[in-house]
Amino acid sequence: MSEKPIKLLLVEDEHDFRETCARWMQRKGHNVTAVSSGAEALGLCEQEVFEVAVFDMNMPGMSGMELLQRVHQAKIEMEVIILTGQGTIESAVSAMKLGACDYLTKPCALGDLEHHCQLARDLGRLRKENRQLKAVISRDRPRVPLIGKSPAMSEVTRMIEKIGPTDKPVLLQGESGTGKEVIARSIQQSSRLRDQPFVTINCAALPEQLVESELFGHTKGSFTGATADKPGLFEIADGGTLFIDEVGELPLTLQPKLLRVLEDGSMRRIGSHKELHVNVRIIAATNRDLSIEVREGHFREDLFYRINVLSLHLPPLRDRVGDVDELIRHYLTPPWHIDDAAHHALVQYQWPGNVRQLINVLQRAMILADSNDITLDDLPEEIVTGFDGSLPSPMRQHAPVGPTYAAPSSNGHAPAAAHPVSAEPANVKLDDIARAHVMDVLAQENGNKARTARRLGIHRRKLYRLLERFEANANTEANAEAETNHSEVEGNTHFGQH
Ligand SMILES: Nc1ncnc2c1ncn2[C@@H]1O[C@H](COP(=O)(O)OP(=O)(O)OP(=O)(O)O)[C@@H](O)[C@H]1O
Repeated sequence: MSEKPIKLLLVEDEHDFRETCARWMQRKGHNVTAVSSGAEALGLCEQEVFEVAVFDMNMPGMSGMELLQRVHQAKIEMEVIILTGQGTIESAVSAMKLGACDYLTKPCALGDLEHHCQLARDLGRLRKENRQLKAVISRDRPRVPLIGKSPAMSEVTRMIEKIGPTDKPVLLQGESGTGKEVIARSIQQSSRLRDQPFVTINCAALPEQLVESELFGHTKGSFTGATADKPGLFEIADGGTLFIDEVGELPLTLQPKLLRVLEDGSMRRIGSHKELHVNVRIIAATNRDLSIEVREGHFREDLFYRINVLSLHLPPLRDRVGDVDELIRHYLTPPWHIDDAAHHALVQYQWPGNVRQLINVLQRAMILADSNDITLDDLPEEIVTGFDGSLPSPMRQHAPVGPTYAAPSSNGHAPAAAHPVSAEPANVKLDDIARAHVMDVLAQENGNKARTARRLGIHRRKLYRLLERFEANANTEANAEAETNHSEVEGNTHFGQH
């Protein structure tokens, strides 16, 4: 059990008992506030956060049970222990139904009271952790391995190892699609907060008021549509990491609030006077030059210095020698092949949309390819147009010979040899994404194949071929699954007979 002091609220009308309990718990090192009525307790709960509260059941005015109800209605988060001189099973059951976590009868030994308060505090922490995990799981994306061994990316990896363990705020700068979120997750993974929540928000994707309520939370009725109290992402990320994407888009009016949390961890929900304290590591990202934003008055200078304690600049993909090749190998796994000409066109391209654009181009090519071989025909025009047709010399020597020879493509580019890609397993099956995308557009077009083909930018014949391929693959998978089930059933029967 943890030995940390408990932030405790004691509500007891009997003066002597209240004072004895409070003194005893304080001597044990706990942080105790003792009051004599439910009304006082409710007022305090509006201002302060308590981990555990002990309510006497029988008090003049508001009883302990009524106070429990009011606390519950106001959605005040704390663990409540009910204390009574006339303990009956019925009252214990009603107290638990109203949300009390424990029930003690008077007289009770002070040591017991402390023990029960500690259990309640631990339970509260577990509940909070559970809420945080749920929030994180629902927002979490599958972890993406960091691909790229170019000198530029090796330097980034070296910096992640240095920056990760410090717990200091980090500012990630780089063009869109360079992998700022992937890097933020890698930093979190290399920090001591790796098992704590990783929560993300994209400031550019939300209107101003929503950004504020997402980040700081709100109380019921604080604005139209605020139908219940809601914790903000800072509370959800408490003890962990908050990734603020597109921080340059954070409205000027909200910037002082962010600065305050960064300075001393204090914040308030919208519509609340209650001061909360959080301990959150901030990783912010931007594709703007924030120093220019500061000069132009769009971003506060003091906030810029606060979030820019450690900064990391992510190089664009065109400056990462060898990374395009490695990304292709990672995302295109057998049975997929890419021929040398298409491969080289991808390597030569400048990638204004960086890694995100490359992944999209590969996904598109897999939809368009007639077979499992990707050729120049399957690449977008801007990539093919810019390609000078030259192959690196080893490829030029080998392209026209042997069983991998492919006829010159219809657009007159260099002959292409099938270029087997690495057998390294990828986490993402691009063919599944392609199938899902085509089926999605088909459903949106109510099964109309002509319109679907037009929206996909492919010929109708091509769409028919794709659908046939998906169906054939699905049948193969279904057969394989049926076989597995069949043998499992057989296995079970066999097992049952013994
Ligand atoms: N080094 C990398 N290895 C593997 N995948 C990567 C890498 N960098 C980026 N990606 C992938 O590229 C896509 C874009 O990455 P991410 O969202 O992290 O970029 P970003 O810089 O945050 O973009 P934006 O500024 O538009 O928010 C994602 O699908 C991500 O998984």
